[in-house]
Amino acid sequence: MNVRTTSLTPPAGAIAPVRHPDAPAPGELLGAHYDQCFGCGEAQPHGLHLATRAGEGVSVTARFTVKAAHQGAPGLAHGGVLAAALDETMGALGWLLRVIAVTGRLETDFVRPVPVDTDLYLDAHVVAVRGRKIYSTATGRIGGPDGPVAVRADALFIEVKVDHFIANGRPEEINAALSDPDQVKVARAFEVNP
Ligand SMILES: CCCCC/C=C\C/C=C\C/C=C\C/C=C\CCCC(=O)SCCNC(=O)CCNC(=O)[C@H](O)C(C)(C)COP(=O)(O)OP(=O)(O)OC[C@H]1O[C@@H](n2cnc3c(N)ncnc32)[C@H](O)[C@@H]1OP(=O)(O)O
Repeated sequence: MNVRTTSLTPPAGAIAPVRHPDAPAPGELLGAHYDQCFGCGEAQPHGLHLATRAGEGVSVTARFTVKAAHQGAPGLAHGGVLAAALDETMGALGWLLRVIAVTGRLETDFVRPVPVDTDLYLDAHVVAVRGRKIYSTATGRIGGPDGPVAVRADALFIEVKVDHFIANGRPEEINAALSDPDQVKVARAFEVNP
């Protein structure tokens, strides 16, 4: 029987997140964690090309423009694409904790339809941390950073080491990443003890 809790409410004993002293300064543009990433990779032709900035505390903001290639219904963004944008935004919080983490669970509320050509203004912050578990939340607004909420999500990220990718990724891409000094530098920026 699976006794794992699926709650995204931080459990007793969870603590407030701590911004790493070497975290990028508030307002600083965070680069891609991997140039082929569907969410943030500059070299990914099919990607969302999310541009994310460090915020105060353990928070980030991001901007994503919905393109025709992101449609689900005519003229409207696909829900899975919006969930990916929220997921990616929360994934970027690892830059501020200097922790590599992957999504374990993601819950999304779709509040308003999002038309093609819309700029989605995203923000995310870590709510609490317990051991390797990072509880985060994100919001996507339309019309401006203070516009109405169109989507929001809560997620549980689980801290992993670089070995997680080396053990599970397709060798072709892993070998290319390991021999790319820029990629190795990015992995180090995420880990306190690489
Ligand atoms: C040279 C190569 C370098 C490459 C790397 C370079 C840079 C990397 C930098 C950043 C990149 C990082 C991520 C990408 C960032 C953004 C993209 C957006 C994020 C994503 O899109 S990322 C993709 C989707 N994501 C996955 O691909 C995960 C698949 N999955 C697994 O790989 C395992 O499943 C894992 C690792 C999650 C856990 O496995 P595990 O064996 O390590 O740990 P375990 O199972 O023991 O869980 C420990 C505690 O978490 C609880 N827990 C776990 N899962 C839960 C769930 N679903 N719901 C509720 N609780 C859960 C347990 O209940 C336990 O809780 P407790 O400690 O209280 O018992």
